[in-house]
Amino acid sequence: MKNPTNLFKAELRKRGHQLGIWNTIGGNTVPDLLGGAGFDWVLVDCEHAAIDTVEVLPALQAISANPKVSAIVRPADNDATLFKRILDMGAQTLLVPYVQTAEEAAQAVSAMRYAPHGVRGMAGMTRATRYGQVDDYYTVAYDELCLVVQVETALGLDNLEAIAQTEGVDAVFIGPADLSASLGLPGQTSHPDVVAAIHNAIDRLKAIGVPVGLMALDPASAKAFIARGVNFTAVGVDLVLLADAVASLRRAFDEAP
Ligand SMILES: O=C(O)C(=O)C[C@H](O)[C@@H](O)CO
Repeated sequence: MKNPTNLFKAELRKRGHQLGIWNTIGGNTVPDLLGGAGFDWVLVDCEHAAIDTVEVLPALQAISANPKVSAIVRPADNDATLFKRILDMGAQTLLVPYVQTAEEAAQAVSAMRYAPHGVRGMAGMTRATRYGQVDDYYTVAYDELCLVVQVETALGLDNLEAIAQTEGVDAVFIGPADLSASLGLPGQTSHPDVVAAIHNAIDRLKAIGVPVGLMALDPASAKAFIARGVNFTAVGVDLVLLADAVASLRRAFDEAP
């Protein structure tokens, strides 16, 4: 069989916009729900969520029940061992946190590629090869892999063009929360200085033709960022949505009957 097409990467190349949602609740039920909710992509977060690498497999299986929805996985770190496990499970797009230099970006690229082009370890009986059925997997695998690096510090912004233009980097994702902390405004993601830094990053990435992604949980801000040219936007986080719904339900019973 043919190696499955990476729809997220194909859409990135067209420079359209893809709407996404963040999965931070482990197991396969929530990824299944999110995959059927009408978003273009669902990100499984192993960096900050209580989701271990081994739990990525059922999450990917659940999301793939909706073939038009792309799964993205954020490993806990820029670590070749984590990459090879997640790629072997069939993830085709990785979002790599906390990339601050072109050298770190090149390290991530290398972990996506088999030797002699990189350091991805080889295994045959994996979901990535559809258990040995994908034709020539080892030679075609990389064509359908997509590497997004996350820039979320002042140093990363200083090195933005060098990171984004590292051969093998497909897109850059700006992390507003860490960026706010790095700029001395922890948690103030809508502070004018943080927004200005994000705008500056978007404009610089557009100027060099590199797709850019962002998390923006307020719909009005998300729409404004999309209008500015962001190519993929995470507009929700499962646990945040659940917490908001729970608080709202509880508040409804504070009111007089
Ligand atoms: O810095 C950021 O912003 C991000 O990396 C996204 C956060 O990690 C996300 O987990 C917030 O829920």
